[in-house]
Amino acid sequence: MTAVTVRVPAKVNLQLSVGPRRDDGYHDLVNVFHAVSLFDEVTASVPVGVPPGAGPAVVSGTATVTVSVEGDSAGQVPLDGDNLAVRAALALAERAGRPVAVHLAVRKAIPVAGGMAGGSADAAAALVACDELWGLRLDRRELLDIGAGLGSDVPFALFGGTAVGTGRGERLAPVPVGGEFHWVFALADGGLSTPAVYGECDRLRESTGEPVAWPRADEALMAALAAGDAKALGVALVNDLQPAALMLRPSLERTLAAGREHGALGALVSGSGPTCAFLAESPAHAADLAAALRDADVCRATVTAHGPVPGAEIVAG
Ligand SMILES: C[C@@](CO)(OP(=O)(O)O)[C@H](O)COP(=O)(O)OP(=O)(O)OC[C@H]1O[C@@H](n2ccc(N)nc2=O)[C@H](O)[C@@H]1O
Ligand SMILES: Nc1ncnc2c1ncn2[C@@H]1O[C@H](COP(=O)(O)OP(=O)(O)O)[C@@H](O)[C@H]1O
Repeated sequence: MTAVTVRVPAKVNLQLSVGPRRDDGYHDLVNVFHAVSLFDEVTASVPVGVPPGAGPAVVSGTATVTVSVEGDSAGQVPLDGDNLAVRAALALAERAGRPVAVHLAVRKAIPVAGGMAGGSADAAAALVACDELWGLRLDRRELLDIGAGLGSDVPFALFGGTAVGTGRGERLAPVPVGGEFHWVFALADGGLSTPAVYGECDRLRESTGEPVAWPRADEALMAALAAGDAKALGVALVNDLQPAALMLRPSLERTLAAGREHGALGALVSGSGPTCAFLAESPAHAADLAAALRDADVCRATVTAHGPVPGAEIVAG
């Protein structure tokens, strides 16, 4: 085999409850992840010459990795050792026990720095693709462990579906879901830095002086998911990072308000933002809502999607 292609979904956080800041700088979370049908694709291949569009070769030990990126906001994605897909391939190469060389071709549809975990998705896809290309056949548990070392959101991109993440968000348990949900995502110009949004959340909390509660899974949200009840889910959606994201990007207030005015069942910032997520009643309602958001001129672009969908999976090779 000379090439393997993996498709990997974006996520939206249905509940993002943020506990106190830990000594290591992270926050303990209850993070209810939901994988949606907005996908990046990563093809891992044995390089022949210099692949078109590739960044500089990143060499570590006996592994050599290059990456190229095309698609939505590709210019904002690093092409060196900072690329999360490259870091994933290098981490996996340590398990190969022989010299390996790989080119990663990333096709992005997930907005960059958008709060939809696109970088984490590409890392997960690179793990699955290189595992297959190099014939390692690590079990899922090992891939999840390597993923957790790369970033808090990487294990979920492997896991997919709907799941609750505790700890940093990396310890996952599946959540039962009784139906399909329809979403509109309003994409923003530019991104927001995840550490900056957590930092702003800490600052806002310190300014109130109130103790920060230990995060707990929301029972109404879990019941809504189990029943496949979109109306109840819309009411239960919650994101503790939203006030911080709105402080850093006040224009998102208008985006959220426009979605609510046009009948969204629920509206919230996706993770650390700035993408805004709107829950719709049906695919037709999602299409109408997306058109209304574009007419209101409150976002760069809209995408409709459904969830839950599976995590990173091989589509060719
Ligand atoms: C906020 C969330 C919600 O799912 O994702 P995004 O919306 O950015 O995609 C995640 O918590 C982001 O996860 P991820 O982007 O993987 O973060 P990491 O690389 O592990 O950490 C980046 C930085 O975010 C902060 N961080 C992350 C996770 C966590 N539980 N507490 C934190 O305080 C820390 O400042 C850390 O240095
Ligand atoms: N493969 C990748 N795709 C997107 N961003 C990447 C990737 N690798 C590294 N990054 C860096 O990670 C940052 C966060 O990107 P991303 O994961 O898309 O956002 P978020 O953390 O908001 O979900 C980007 O600003 C970019 O510099």
